[in-house]
Amino acid sequence: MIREIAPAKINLALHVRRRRDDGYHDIETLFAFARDGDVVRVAVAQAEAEAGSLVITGPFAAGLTATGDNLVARAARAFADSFGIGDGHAITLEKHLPVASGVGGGSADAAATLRALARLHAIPLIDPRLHIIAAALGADVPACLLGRTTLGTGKGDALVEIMGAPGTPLLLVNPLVPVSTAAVFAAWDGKDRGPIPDGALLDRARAGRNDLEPSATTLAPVIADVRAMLNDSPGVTLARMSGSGATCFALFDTIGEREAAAVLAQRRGWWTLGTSLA
Ligand SMILES: C[C@](O)(CO)[C@H](O)COP(=O)(O)OP(=O)(O)OC[C@H]1O[C@@H](n2ccc(N)nc2=O)[C@H](O)[C@@H]1O
Ligand SMILES: Nc1ncnc2c1ncn2[C@@H]1O[C@H](COP(=O)(O)OP(=O)(O)OP(=O)(O)O)[C@@H](O)[C@H]1O
Repeated sequence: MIREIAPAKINLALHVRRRRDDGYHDIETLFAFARDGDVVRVAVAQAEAEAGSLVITGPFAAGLTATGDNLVARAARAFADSFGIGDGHAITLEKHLPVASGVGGGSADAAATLRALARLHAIPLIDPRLHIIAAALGADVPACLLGRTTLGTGKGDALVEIMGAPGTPLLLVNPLVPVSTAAVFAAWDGKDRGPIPDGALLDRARAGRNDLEPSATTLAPVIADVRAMLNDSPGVTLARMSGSGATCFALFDTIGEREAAAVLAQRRGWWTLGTSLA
């Protein structure tokens, strides 16, 4: 059995540059990953009835169906087709990340499934077919497959690795309101506000923005409350919405300050994950 963490993805900055003719947007984003997330387990099925099975457990299992359109099942099918390996796997997904929340849960799960299957079949992670499968599954999946701090351009799938800030205390807060990525992009005002400046990662992040925050906040006004709470928390060095929301993240100087902010968020009934940058 192979176990892979599917770490939460955060967009330290996300600049939307242009609406394209194919319905997507050209973006510039600083991808970073948490040390925690969902967990995917893949094994060779021991019985015929187990082959191609997907079982979902964990605190957010109820928000998902273990059917063929789950991103884990789609990743496994695409892997089997591409590598000519039968779909004789039994997969479990432990769902810890809220669904449709801007931390790439489904993308992270799909990417972890590809990494697990590659390890099971001794396929090197640099095999270009894995990147091709990932890009076809979703704009965030290639970044999640790599799982490293990167600058993403194009749809977010053209990646250049950059120096991270591992160990930085990180808090994720989600007000448990799902937000549709397509709806948030569709509500973007179309104004290019310029690129992410150069520099060291956290300086770049602080000088940047999330251009999807205004449209996501219009669709889910509670995002403004989460941001205000995080902005006002002692020890915060950067607070911002991630991806298309509604999850917001904050970076802290110390773990104690992160934990104090988590308690305040939990009192308001919000989901939190206290972790650190990978
Ligand atoms: C918001 C981000 O999470 C930032 O990392 C990503 O850009 C979204 O990545 P994702 O969820 O993997 O996105 P996909 O599943 O490929 O696309 C969902 C929908 O979001 C919109 N979309 C997504 C990515 C992008 N660069 N431009 C877009 O306009 C499209 O309407 C698309 O139909
Ligand atoms: N394994 C999965 N985990 C989460 N969502 C999944 C999964 N498989 C399919 N989905 C579907 O994908 C959609 C997006 O969910 P996801 O949690 O990936 O969004 P997100 O965190 O906003 O992603 P992103 O940050 O990439 O925009 C949901 O509507 C959900 O039903």
